[in-house]
Amino acid sequence: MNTHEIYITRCLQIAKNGLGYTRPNPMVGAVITHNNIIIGEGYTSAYGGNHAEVNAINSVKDQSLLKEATLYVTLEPCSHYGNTPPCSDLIIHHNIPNIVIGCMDDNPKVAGRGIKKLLEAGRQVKIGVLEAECKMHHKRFFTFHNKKRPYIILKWAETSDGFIAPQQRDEKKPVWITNTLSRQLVHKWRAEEQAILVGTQTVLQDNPSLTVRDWTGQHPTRIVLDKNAVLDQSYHVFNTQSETLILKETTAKAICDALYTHNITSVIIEGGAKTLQRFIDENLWDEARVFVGSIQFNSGIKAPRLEGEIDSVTRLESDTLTTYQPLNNNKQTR
Ligand SMILES: NC(=O)C1=CN([C@@H]2O[C@H](COP(=O)(O)OP(=O)(O)OC[C@H]3O[C@@H](n4cnc5c(N)ncnc54)[C@H](OP(=O)(O)O)[C@@H]3O)[C@@H](O)[C@H]2O)C=CC1
Ligand SMILES: Nc1c(N[C@@H]2O[C@H](COP(=O)(O)O)[C@@H](O)[C@H]2O)[nH]c(=O)[nH]c1=O
Ligand SMILES: [Zn+2]
Repeated sequence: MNTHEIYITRCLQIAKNGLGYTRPNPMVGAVITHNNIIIGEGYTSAYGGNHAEVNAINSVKDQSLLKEATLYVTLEPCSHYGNTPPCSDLIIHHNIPNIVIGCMDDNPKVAGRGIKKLLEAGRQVKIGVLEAECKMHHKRFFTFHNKKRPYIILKWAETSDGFIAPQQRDEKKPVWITNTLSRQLVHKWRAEEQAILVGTQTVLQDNPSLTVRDWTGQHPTRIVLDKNAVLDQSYHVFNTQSETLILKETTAKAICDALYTHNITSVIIEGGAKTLQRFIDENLWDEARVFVGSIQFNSGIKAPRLEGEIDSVTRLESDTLTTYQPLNNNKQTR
């Protein structure tokens, strides 16, 4: 790793502190160095707060060093007035001479304009250090702007014989397949995404809360599909713990369009089988996280069928978690 890569890596590391808090804004990380020593660091504050560059600049004790400093940042500094003034103006104002950028911002409000401003002010700008890593880090943001839909994570739990629910149940609550460790991990994931979506039957049969309880963080916006308006307000998804959006759209594409209109940059889809299968069949997903528990149902609702490239396999005590990404070559499938 060269010097630039080391500091961009540090930017990526601290940027992750913003995960789940900055949405729908990207979680940016920034580091300021002087003579190869870090003199300031910052990451994007919770939505409506400071951008990473502002926090990094504010954290520098001896501000006179800024005129000889290098600012590292995962994403191109903004050039527009949003909740805060443009960061590119702030960098210029503080006379920071060198700027190293991980990747460019595809947001049409920025798209190269931040860099242009810096260059016009005579600053040295280097673009594309650990570009692939920075693009991956900002995957929700880039998917939203480039594909005009949220970043989509599919998640379900199936029995070792391939069912997501038993044929019959006595009560309106989930029949648990996975262990408490896996269930806690799911709550962490919920806190990381802007929205969580389930189908009508899942609300009717499970009466889920879809909140973050076994982890700290913000509840995602709950999205429930209810084409025929069969759900009444007594279901847990309509309690006051978090906001809930009801959609009547039926295709995955139409759902994505609606979520885009609502400025939702990422969604975790937690079932049921029909809903998940619709997103799989329309090729509208970015990651799938599938738990296989140790129990068997022998009959019931079959798990979705998915063809994907295996990303990782993790054991969580008695459960196995396999993550997939859409196929782009003919590697392993399930
Ligand atoms: N183990 C696990 O991880 C999970 C298990 N479950 C279990 O799954 C079961 C429910 O799954 P399933 O029966 O497949 O139902 P879903 O929860 O996927 O809901 C499907 C129903 O919603 C309606 N709907 C409206 N819009 C859509 C849409 N865009 N896509 C899909 N359906 C839509 C469908 O109507 P129409 O067909 O008329 O369009 C259908 O009646 C429950 O028993 C629950 O316990 C649920 C979540 C996770
Ligand atoms: N049964 C099952 C899952 N079910 C999912 O979790 C939802 C319940 O959410 P909540 O009410 O907030 O706890 C339920 O409706 C369904 O979407 N998830 C899993 O990780 N493992 C499991 O075994
Ligand atoms: Zn900014």
